[in-house]
Amino acid sequence: MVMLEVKNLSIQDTQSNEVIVEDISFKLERGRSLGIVGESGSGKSMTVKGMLGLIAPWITVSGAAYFEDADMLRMKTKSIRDIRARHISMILQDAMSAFDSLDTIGKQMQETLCENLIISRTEAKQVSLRELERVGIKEAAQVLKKYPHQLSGGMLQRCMIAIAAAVQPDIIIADEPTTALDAITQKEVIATFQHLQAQSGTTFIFISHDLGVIQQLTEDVLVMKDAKQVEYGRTENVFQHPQNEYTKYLVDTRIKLTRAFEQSMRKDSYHA
Ligand SMILES: Nc1ncnc2c1ncn2[C@@H]1O[C@H](COP(=O)(O)OP(=O)(O)OP(=O)(O)O)[C@@H](O)[C@H]1O
Repeated sequence: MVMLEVKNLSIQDTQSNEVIVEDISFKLERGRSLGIVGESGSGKSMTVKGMLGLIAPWITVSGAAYFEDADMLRMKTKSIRDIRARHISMILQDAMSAFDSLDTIGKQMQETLCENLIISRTEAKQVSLRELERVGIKEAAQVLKKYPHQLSGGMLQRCMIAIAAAVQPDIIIADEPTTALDAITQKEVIATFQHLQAQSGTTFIFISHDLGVIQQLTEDVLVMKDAKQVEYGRTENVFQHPQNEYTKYLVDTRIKLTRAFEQSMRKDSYHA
């Protein structure tokens, strides 16, 4: 069943006349994961923000974005807010700035869950504990008492994933979920997403400039360059047989980087 269908989505800044996104189309079936990949500024984040109405008033969005059968671009403010609160959760790029530094993680999780799930504070605390455990946090009760600056980037990112998953949305969108993390923590966060994918059957959109992340987490991929989609298809096919010059460049660069990394590891082990 198709959960989300975006048709000819275009986004323009009416103040500068800049075309931010041009003619993007994709379909996402329930339980599948889509990757949106491309260089910084290519329009990846704005594609999903435009679809969810998270844009400034001077930005115009045209085309259609159907969630189930309803076009989100033509919804009233209350309905699109309801979609964002219950059906499509977004995990933002920078976990640290997404939390308020003056409140504990527990208080912030409880507030979000009380508001979005319409449950009591006691229930929200139970859900918070359960969800933190579900994303692999063992000392969940301790983590709830901490302030954001007392936790590592990886831990905060997992708290964000836990909040997004707690609402049990139909779709989770994760915008550059591993970019701010070191390599080891990136691996852990990817494993957390893989666990959630296997366990919950949630539909995901992962936005990343990192092909490795997209390869590990998605079945379908949309490649963007300069506001346009240059390639779209099964992740395996796109990366094994890229048709577009830009996708070929991305894949080649990744292969070269991986080889250079492997060589440097071999050198290190030789010297050790
Ligand atoms: N709030 C905004 N208002 C107006 N223009 C914006 C806004 N946010 C981004 N843009 C413009 O839209 C274009 C695409 O930005 P977007 O954030 O979607 O890129 P991206 O591919 O997600 O890259 P990054 O990973 O660096 O965020 C950029 O040229 C930027 O100038």
